[in-house]
Amino acid sequence: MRTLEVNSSQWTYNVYIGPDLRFEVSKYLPNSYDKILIVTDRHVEQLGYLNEVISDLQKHAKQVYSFTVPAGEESKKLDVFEQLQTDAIKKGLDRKSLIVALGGGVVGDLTGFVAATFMRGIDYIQVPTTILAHDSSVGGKVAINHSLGKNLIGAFHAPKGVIYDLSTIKSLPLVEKRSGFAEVIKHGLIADKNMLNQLMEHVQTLETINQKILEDALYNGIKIKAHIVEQDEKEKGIRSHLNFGHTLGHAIEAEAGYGSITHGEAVAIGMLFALQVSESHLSLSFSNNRFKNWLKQLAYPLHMVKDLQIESLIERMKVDKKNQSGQIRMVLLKDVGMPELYTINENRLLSELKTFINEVIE
Ligand SMILES: NC(=O)c1ccc[n+]([C@@H]2O[C@H](COP(=O)([O-])OP(=O)(O)OC[C@H]3O[C@@H](n4cnc5c(N)ncnc54)[C@H](O)[C@@H]3O)[C@@H](O)[C@H]2O)c1
Ligand SMILES: O=C(O)C(=O)C[C@@H](O)[C@H](O)[C@H](O)COP(=O)(O)O
Ligand SMILES: [Zn+2]
Repeated sequence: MRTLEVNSSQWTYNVYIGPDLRFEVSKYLPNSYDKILIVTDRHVEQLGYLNEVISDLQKHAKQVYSFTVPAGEESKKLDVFEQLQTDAIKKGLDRKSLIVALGGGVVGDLTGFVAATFMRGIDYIQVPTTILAHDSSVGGKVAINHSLGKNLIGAFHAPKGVIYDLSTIKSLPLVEKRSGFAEVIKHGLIADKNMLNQLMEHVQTLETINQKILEDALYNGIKIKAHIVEQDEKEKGIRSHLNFGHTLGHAIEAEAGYGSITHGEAVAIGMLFALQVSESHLSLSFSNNRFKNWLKQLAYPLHMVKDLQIESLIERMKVDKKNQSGQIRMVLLKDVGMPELYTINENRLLSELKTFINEVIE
């Protein structure tokens, strides 16, 4: 097992990364709790992970409850949030209770936002079960979606701990491996050229990805993320670099309809676009063509963006949280490992997007 420490303005917490940790979550709790509410989704429950965590936590707390939401992005919305708050009130949770987010980024973001707002904020821990959640479980960004845009209703609320059981990711379907791997690639692009090169050289397919390569990449990705959020927890500056690929990515998710493309697949398309804009605006020297072919080989659905309206995507990008004074700001790369937040004129963005959709994506 490997451990990383993350300093937040609220408290310092540990990220534990290793096999079979779901059987011993109670060992890693930072405090004792009388009441614990575990939130998970239907798939994770069906895989048996919920019962395994309940059995362990019952050794620790007098009352252990659970609440299961439907699987998928559709659960990151206001009415599911309200159902959870109602359930927490009815079960008598108080400021000394703990909420556990057992699942992927959807459960993590939703549960974290419930914990951030229930009685003005109570403790929660993340027990991530997806590749993607190596990113979402760290850093305290919690949120639900609005029909007008991704994660528009949320908070910064650090978890009390992250217990990442690497054995759980073995049951992920291919599409979810692909989704999570996009955030791994992102961490390489924004912070670690060597990591990116290793991945491009050794990962030719996600079906049979080498577990050791994947686990090392997840550990490195968490280290990169932790290092950034420790310096800029509330995204006043460099934390925006973690949003590389998300300006177009989030627009695609909202425009296509939440859940019709995975978060990571949309971000992969967004990263390819951001690399194109980086070439034209910051003279980035990087083989976009090789990168694009690698994404195609890994079966990222690049072509899906052709079915979306360019003007609607631009409108979506206008509600991105990075924008200032009505100007769209995108994270670009001067080089691999050298990100920069860049204001981009709407007309130039429109022309870049037309080139991207009509010429770059074949
Ligand atoms: N807060 C952050 O910093 C941050 C960072 C990145 C992404 N996100 C958010 O995370 C969300 C995406 O997270 P996700 O990709 O984990 O999606 P998800 O939580 O919907 O999980 C994907 C699917 O995999 C299933 N699943 C989960 N664990 C499984 C397992 N071990 N085996 C088999 N199936 C399993 C789920 O039931 C779901 O159907 C998006 O909403 C995105 O905006 C947040
Ligand atoms: O942690 C961050 O900061 C990120 O930007 C990580 C992203 O991968 C993640 O998708 C995040 O939820 C996006 O945040 P948002 O502020 O653009 O909604
Ligand atoms: Zn993301």
